[in-house]
Amino acid sequence: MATARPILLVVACALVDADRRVLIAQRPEGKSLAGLWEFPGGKLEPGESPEDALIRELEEELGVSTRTACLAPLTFASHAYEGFHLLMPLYVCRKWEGFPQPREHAALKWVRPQALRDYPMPPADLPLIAPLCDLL
Ligand SMILES: Nc1nc2c([nH]c(=O)n2[C@@H]2O[C@H](COP(=O)(O)OP(=O)(O)OP(=O)(O)O)[C@@H](O)[C@H]2O)c(=O)[nH]1
Repeated sequence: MATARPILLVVACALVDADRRVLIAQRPEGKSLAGLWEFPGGKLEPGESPEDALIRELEEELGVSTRTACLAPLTFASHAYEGFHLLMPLYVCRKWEGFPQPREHAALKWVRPQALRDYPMPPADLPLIAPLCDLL
């Protein structure tokens, strides 16, 4: 049977540093899922490719610049929220310019993949942890 929920496409990125730690970002007060730790990213703007949207979001949210060749698709999240069904490709990026700053988040943290479960994340993100642990 068809679902009434519209699909929402959101692109997200795991920045990975030289110590194989992953950058997570805490959603700020006033937003849905406030206080939870997520991967930087966001919705596509009209006409954008997923990679272009992610490059823009990384610049807006963290002040770092990267390019399509540095974005490797890893896995995706598919999760039914109350008003929409989230489809969220997760890319891995190991090469960027700039030092990540929390421009739109409450805080940033570099975390070993095995420690991601210690940080409360949106329910859609939980299945993403195992592929990250396998990769890193
Ligand atoms: N960027 C990002 N979004 C995520 C993750 N996990 C997850 O469920 N989401 C959901 O995907 C949507 C991302 O939207 P967004 O980043 O463009 O905008 P937003 O936070 O202002 O969303 P909002 O309008 O629901 O508050 C939100 O509904 C958010 O809850 C994640 O790891 N990273």
